[in-house]
Amino acid sequence: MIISCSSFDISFLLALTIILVITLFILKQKLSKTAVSNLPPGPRKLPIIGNIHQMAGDQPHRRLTDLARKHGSDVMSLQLGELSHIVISTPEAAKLVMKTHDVAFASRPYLLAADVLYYGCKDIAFAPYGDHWRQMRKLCTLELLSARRVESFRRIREEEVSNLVASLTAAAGKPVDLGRMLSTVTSTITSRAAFGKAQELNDDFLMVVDNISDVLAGFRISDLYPSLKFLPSLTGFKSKLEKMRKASDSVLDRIIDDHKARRSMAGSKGRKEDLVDVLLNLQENQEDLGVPITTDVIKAITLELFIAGIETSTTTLEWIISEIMKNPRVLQKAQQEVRQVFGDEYNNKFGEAGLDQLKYLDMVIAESLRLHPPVPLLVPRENKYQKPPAPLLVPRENVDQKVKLISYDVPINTSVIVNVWAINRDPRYWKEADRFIPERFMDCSIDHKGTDFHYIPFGAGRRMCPGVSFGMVIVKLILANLLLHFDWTLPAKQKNIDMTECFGVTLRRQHTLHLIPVSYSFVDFE
Ligand code: HEM
Repeated sequence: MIISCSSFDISFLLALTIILVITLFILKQKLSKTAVSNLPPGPRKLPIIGNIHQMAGDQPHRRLTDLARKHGSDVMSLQLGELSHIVISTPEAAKLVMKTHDVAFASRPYLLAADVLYYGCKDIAFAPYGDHWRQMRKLCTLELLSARRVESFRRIREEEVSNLVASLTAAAGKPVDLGRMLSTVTSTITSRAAFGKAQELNDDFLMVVDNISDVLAGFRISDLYPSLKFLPSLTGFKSKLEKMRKASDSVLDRIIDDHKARRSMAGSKGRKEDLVDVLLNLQENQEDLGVPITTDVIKAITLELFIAGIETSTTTLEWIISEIMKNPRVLQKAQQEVRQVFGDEYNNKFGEAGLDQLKYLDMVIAESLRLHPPVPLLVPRENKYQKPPAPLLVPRENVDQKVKLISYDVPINTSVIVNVWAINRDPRYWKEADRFIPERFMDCSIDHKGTDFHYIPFGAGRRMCPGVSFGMVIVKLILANLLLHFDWTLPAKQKNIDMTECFGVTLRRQHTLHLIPVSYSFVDFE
């Protein structure tokens, strides 16, 4: 075989090799730097916990918790690539970041993936603190995820949960992949609420969405070395992102076109609105809005709410079921409550009426969220003083103000990671902190509003999760139905439930959750 190679090919290959060698050399130099050199002058230096190599474990939330407890530190410094971070590990320090200095830490660090996939960060979660974020967050609270809107999706939830019960009934007596079934039901509910019953939401689109959540889950090497601007192109990451955006974009365009066509048809009035409709309404009547709602904004927001709702709710459900399977006393008590409340209303068995009466179930959910917060290291917040601030974002008198946490000066160019996992298990606030004891929430005022800083599974402050009510009603309705209609056993060869965690988009179970549903007969229940 003859291989022909032109002089152009050779010089191209040579150039590529030289660029690669230089890149590797620069990276090596940067990686070998410790965090020490970047520490700011200040009254007290932050305890340094290391650099990117030390974070590279698969359980960073546990590793960071161990380090904080070992050094007795509520605030630690961490160098990831070129970026300085601080890690917050106690409720007191979290309160300072998310309440006392909430405005200062209200932005998010730049993430290339969010920039490309969300049309220049036109979403909510990755939008920098500013006019766009403020307006969209307000619309999210008042329009998209308000109590009234969440209630308007009730029929969707009840229908889909009833389908889940039917599938489980058909499979009763045999092991089922419950994790996969939960993921399907939460994604169907969320997609119907966001996009309506769209034909385009096929498996290909769901795979793109999966990949999108993956790349949004954390920093890539190129995010950690922003000065090496050529890295995303050189590693092929940018073109990968662009391909993903093209794929999601064409589906979202078709969904929006379909909605517009349907809205212009006679008789469309009275049709139940989904989130795309709500955003199109706002777009049509946006005279009062400061920042225009473009089609890109509609696509970014609906895609984000779709993605945000699925992983978090599925993960929450998987952990609750794992914990109650490990604690038969809790399982029995929760089941008894659900059957007492819903047993009489057999005809309304899939409905949400009655959910409010399930007080013990609330405690079970709260306790599981304490031990297994789906987002254990809060989406990093950015010290907004790190760049020359735009005058609009910063109250003038604060421009030169440094942020002081406890007795540490937090330097400019610092991102803050809040270790929710450590905080929710702080032994100073929680007796037998690692044990699953739902009763600890009995007669206690702690809620999911982020007001008690030793319990923050949904975050707190300005950037707190706006999807709490939507997520919680999905979780509670599904859980109540699983307990109402079925008893649950482990597959024959399985002795117990493995609780190993897997750190990814959310903190999920490492192993799939296989269980056997046994249909429950209401006639026998007294
Ligand atoms: C059990 C379910 C859920 C949990 C545990 C959860 C948790 C969280 C957490 C911890 C944050 C970061 C808060 C912070 O930085 O202080 C967050 C942000 C967010 N969540 Fe959720 N979430 C859940 C469900 C949902 C749902 C159902 C939606 C929407 C459909 C949603 C939409 C969002 C959005 C848009 C943000 C970004 C807020 C911002 O940056 O202003 N979440 N969530």
